[in-house]
Amino acid sequence: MIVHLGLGNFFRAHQAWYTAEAKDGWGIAAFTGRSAQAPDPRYKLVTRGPESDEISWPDAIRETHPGTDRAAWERLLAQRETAVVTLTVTEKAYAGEDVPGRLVAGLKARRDSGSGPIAIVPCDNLPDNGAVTRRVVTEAARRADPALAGWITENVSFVSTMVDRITPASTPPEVVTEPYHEWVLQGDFPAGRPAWDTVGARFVADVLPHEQRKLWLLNGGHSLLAYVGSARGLTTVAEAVDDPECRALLETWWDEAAAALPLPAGEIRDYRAALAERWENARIRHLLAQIAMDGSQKIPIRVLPVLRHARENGTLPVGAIGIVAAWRRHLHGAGAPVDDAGAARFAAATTAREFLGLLDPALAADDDLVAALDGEPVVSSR
Ligand SMILES: NC(=O)c1ccc[n+]([C@@H]2O[C@H](COP(=O)([O-])OP(=O)(O)OC[C@H]3O[C@@H](n4cnc5c(N)ncnc54)[C@H](O)[C@@H]3O)[C@@H](O)[C@H]2O)c1
Ligand SMILES: O=P(O)(O)OC[C@@H](O)[C@@H](O)[C@H](O)[C@H](O)CO
Repeated sequence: MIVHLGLGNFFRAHQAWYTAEAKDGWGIAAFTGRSAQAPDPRYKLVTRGPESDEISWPDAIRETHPGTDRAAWERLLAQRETAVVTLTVTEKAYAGEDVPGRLVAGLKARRDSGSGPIAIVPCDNLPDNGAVTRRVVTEAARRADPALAGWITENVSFVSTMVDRITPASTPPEVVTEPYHEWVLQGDFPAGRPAWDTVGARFVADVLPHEQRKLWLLNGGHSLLAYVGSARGLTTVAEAVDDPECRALLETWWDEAAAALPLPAGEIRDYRAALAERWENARIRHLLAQIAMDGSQKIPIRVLPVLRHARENGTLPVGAIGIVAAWRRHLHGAGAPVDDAGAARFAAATTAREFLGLLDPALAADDDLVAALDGEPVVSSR
């Protein structure tokens, strides 16, 4: 049995789909992140290719629970049959107290029941998400019960993952996703796991280069299209990738990201080509406004590593600076509406140096970078 937290569309199209396709008897008990209503476990998955749709009804979700049902959460984590906990709770949840607190309560129930080791598998777009989860859970446990923190260190495997399948928001019970899917995992499953590898998941010793490839080229590219494209009056990823100004900046950004990636050039070239093709699928209506949300959580992860790499090598990366500048203009009203609980302090920064200082003091001390951000032209409207 798997227990999942954060019953959203991506989970339905990715982890629940892999588990159903593995066809080896594993089922999922899924909890909503915040909603007090447990949705129907059944859903229709529409796999939307550039020409046609394929319909399926993945059946791995056996039961659903409201996230407010803490008794069911603790009961399920305490059961020996529960071997894996997966998470899709958005990036910002790892910086809060609620999700770590719920995991600590569930792990306490497991320790007290004597059901033994377990794997926790975060599936959000964060680099080294297993290590991040280990840190926030262990710190929360230490505050509540130091002995529990020790038990977690001994008994809980935090798996790091790269997850990929573009799944825009849609109306339940229909989930629309793309044909492409990728899952790369690093870590142990001490109580077993589904045979996800039989459906294409890859288990590797080092997930980092896969995460960087996906986070920088795909998610960084997405953020570029979201801020630059929406400021140019565009609504979807397919429209933005087809827009010459967005596309030119995207190719520049991809060159900068490629220079920082520890991967063979051919692999990066193939991934870029596949990515452009995925985004050009106009039958997938992925809204730029959805991607623009929570920039304060996403920009530091998706863009800054490439920016730092370029500065360490003495170059001024026009693509990375262009994304930061477009996000800054977004915070001042350009394009998609701002939906980001962490935005206020960035919006209040009056100078480029102050703005960069909120991202990273070292960047704010870089005079050439400050001047470049100051000199960024306002995005031209079409
Ligand atoms: N949609 C995609 O294409 C995609 C692809 C790869 C990874 N992801 C990852 O999956 C996450 C969810 O994407 P989605 O499309 O399923 O979104 P969604 O809005 O359909 O689902 C998000 C889920 O997270 C829960 N959640 C949100 N904030 C939370 C919080 N503070 N605490 C606990 N739970 C919280 C929600 O209740 C909901 O269950 C993304 O943030 C991203 O990290 C999404
Ligand atoms: O889901 P988010 O909010 O982290 O980011 C928005 C998109 O960049 C993202 O959902 C991608 O579509 C996804 O990561 C593709 O696998």
